[in-house]
Amino acid sequence: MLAKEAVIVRDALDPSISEPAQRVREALEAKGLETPMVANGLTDEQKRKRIESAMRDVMDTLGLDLTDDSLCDTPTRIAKMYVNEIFGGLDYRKFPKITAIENKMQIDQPVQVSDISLTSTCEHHFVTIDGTATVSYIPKDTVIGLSKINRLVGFFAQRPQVQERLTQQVLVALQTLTNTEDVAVSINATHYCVKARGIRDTNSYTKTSALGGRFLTDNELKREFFR
Ligand SMILES: Nc1nc2c(ncn2[C@@H]2O[C@H](COP(=O)(O)OP(=O)(O)OP(=O)(O)O)[C@@H](O)[C@H]2O)c(=O)[nH]1
Ligand SMILES: [Zn+2]
Repeated sequence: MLAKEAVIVRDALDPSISEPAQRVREALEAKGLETPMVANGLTDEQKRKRIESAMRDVMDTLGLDLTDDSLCDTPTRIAKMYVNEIFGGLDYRKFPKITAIENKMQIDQPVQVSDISLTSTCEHHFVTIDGTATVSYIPKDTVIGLSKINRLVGFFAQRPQVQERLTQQVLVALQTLTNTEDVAVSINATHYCVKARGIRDTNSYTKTSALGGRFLTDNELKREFFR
């Protein structure tokens, strides 16, 4: 078996990946925070075809009638949903367009976006993670468009995830894009692999956070963020 490094095909020179997306990917790789991925060279259309066929197998194996008019299109729907929607964040060509402006206003206080809706997918069971994210940063030389923070959370949420990695990925992405370490991210989420199966706990939820720069060292800032 080949070493993992040997089978990773880098598409570093792919011109369809924007420069900010490229920088974020490199930062995540450098920190060992990138989602484990192997570039297989498949187009989206080829991915949908393969997933559709695999889902047909799954449903057939479960004994479902694929000629039923309610079930017959499910493999196609799942293939579209995986590639175009809930796992679209595996493809850096879909990285959000980031609008940043020079910090002429000299803002030096935290800019916080609270309660960003977040749905993701647990990478252990492929079921839903449902929660909210709060993101704060202290601008240095650039100010980023507010909605771009929601979009960044959305991009990384649209991957098979563990909550801890998702939290860190948003932190590093925002640090890279705003050129400052002073970023804080927290996520509260319900995992349907805990709620709807397994232990079937319908009450518990999971809190994670990732702090950088002054959010780590300044207790007042930290307190303010978690309030
Ligand atoms: N740390 C972490 N664990 C997660 C996350 N999402 C799911 N898990 C856990 O992943 C673990 C997988 O454990 P396994 O024992 O391999 O799987 P399982 O037999 O289905 O486990 P149970 O859920 O306990 O039935 C479970 O404890 C899940 O709760 C996450 O975002 N972060
Ligand atoms: Zn799970």
